[in-house]
Amino acid sequence: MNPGQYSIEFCEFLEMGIISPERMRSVDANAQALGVSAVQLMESAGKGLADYVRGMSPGHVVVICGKGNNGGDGFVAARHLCRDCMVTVLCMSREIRTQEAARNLHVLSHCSVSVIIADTPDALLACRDSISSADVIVDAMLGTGIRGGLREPYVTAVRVVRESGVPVVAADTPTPGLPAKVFCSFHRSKGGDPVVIDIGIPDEAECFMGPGDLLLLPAKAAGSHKGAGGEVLVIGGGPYQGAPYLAGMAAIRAGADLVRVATPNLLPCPDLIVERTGGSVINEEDTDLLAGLAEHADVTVCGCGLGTESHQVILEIAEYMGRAVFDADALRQPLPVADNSIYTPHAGEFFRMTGCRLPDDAAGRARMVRDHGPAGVTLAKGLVDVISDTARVRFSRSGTPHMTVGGTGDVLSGIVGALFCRLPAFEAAALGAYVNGCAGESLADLGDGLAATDLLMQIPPVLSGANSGHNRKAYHNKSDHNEAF
Ligand SMILES: NC(=O)C1=CN([C@@H]2O[C@H](COP(=O)(O)OP(=O)(O)OC[C@H]3O[C@@H](n4cnc5c(N)ncnc54)[C@H](O)[C@@H]3O)[C@@H](O)[C@H]2O)[C@@H](O)CC1
Ligand SMILES: [K+]
Repeated sequence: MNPGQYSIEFCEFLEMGIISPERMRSVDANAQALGVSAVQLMESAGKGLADYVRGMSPGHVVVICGKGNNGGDGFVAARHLCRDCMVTVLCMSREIRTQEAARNLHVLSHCSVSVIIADTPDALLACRDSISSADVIVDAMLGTGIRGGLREPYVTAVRVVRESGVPVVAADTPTPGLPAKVFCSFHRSKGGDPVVIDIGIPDEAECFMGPGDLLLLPAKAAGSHKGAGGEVLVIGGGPYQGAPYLAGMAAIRAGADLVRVATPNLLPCPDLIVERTGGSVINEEDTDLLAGLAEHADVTVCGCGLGTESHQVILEIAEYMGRAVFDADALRQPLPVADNSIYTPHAGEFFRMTGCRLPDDAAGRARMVRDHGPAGVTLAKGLVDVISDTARVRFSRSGTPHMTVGGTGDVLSGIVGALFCRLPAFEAAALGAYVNGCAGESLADLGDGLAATDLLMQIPPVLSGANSGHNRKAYHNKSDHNEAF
């Protein structure tokens, strides 16, 4: 493998343009999981900021630092700038929230930087002269961690800076109310027309799913009513009786509150609500029952264990589905379409769905899935899973070769179904692929003896972040089970 080639291939899958604070947090965390520490990121951010400010040839710079990592960037910038000009740091809290920022504040006590604690409105008002005497003010008060309306002492700081008329350079994002002359956005634009500073986040932290992507999953709030995790309907079974059980239980383990399984089979499982259909396969007589259930569910997972005889029924009831995950036997022409569809084919099913053969290399597969996949979201399963909504592409390389055992695809569709209750389609599919793979990796000791049912109990710890890829060998070493990349 040619490492240069590898990264060039990624460029086309990077999402350019504005990045949301939530996505930025995920990407930061993925970079850290890949081994780029928070201190390294902060150093690059602060150094880039200082380089920009130095270009303005100031005699005196005032850096106003908040108590989070945005303030940390400001402390780093102050250290780099104090070689060239006079630097005053106004520190807006006695309690610095992160170790990285605290460490960078501590270093300043050894540097020729004057650090003033200005953690109250009065203390800030007392700094008015110092602020007005600056040639440049660096706003390192608040970045992507801002929540709600501005509180004191930030409100006073904004007023004092505005009154000074001194040009402001914002670190990452401007504090609301401050007319920043320039935004120095780290990694990507967060809005406006910024100077973008590269802080060394690897492309892989964005293109590949990682533990940071778990941060996107909204928590089921404490005391939330039954149903906050969503209601999933699984339609499947007939020829393959275990498949809907696996999908249903995976949905439960991935956080769904209620899972109904509509199946012709007897499923003696107290965790699932089983709606037994008549006959030995799902057939035309079940249409009304299934349409009613699909209309009522938050997400329908459809296709596992269905066999080839039920497709017409699936096509008819798809129009009653809001959000749906189509898997296995539902993946055939004509393709069922719900309001909001996720398709989870392996290479053979993708061919059956689209008539297109997926190439072996992941980049080629990604192009194929993006450009020739159906409307909606496709999760193409393979050594490296490819997820696309026909515009964006994400890769997931979690998993082990032992997961080729039967039933792991049913578990995946159940996980995706549960996540789809709480996330948009693209994010649910990508996170589902990642979580399923991590569950398998946590069972590496089982080797060739892995069974799909073993995955079920591994889903909760993966979702809670306890077992989601930090220091996992496969995450760091893509060639482990993916020579094709
Ligand atoms: N996480 C990372 O890996 C990196 C983060 N970086 C910087 O870190 C920033 C994000 O850091 P944080 O997540 O620590 O958050 P921030 O530093 O943006 O601010 C969070 C702090 O501000 C306070 N706060 C939030 N909303 C407020 C409001 N409305 N009024 C008054 N106070 C409020 C909170 O108490 C919290 O402690 C980014 O914008 C970027 O500048 C960079 O250092 C690069 C790496
Ligand atoms: K800022």
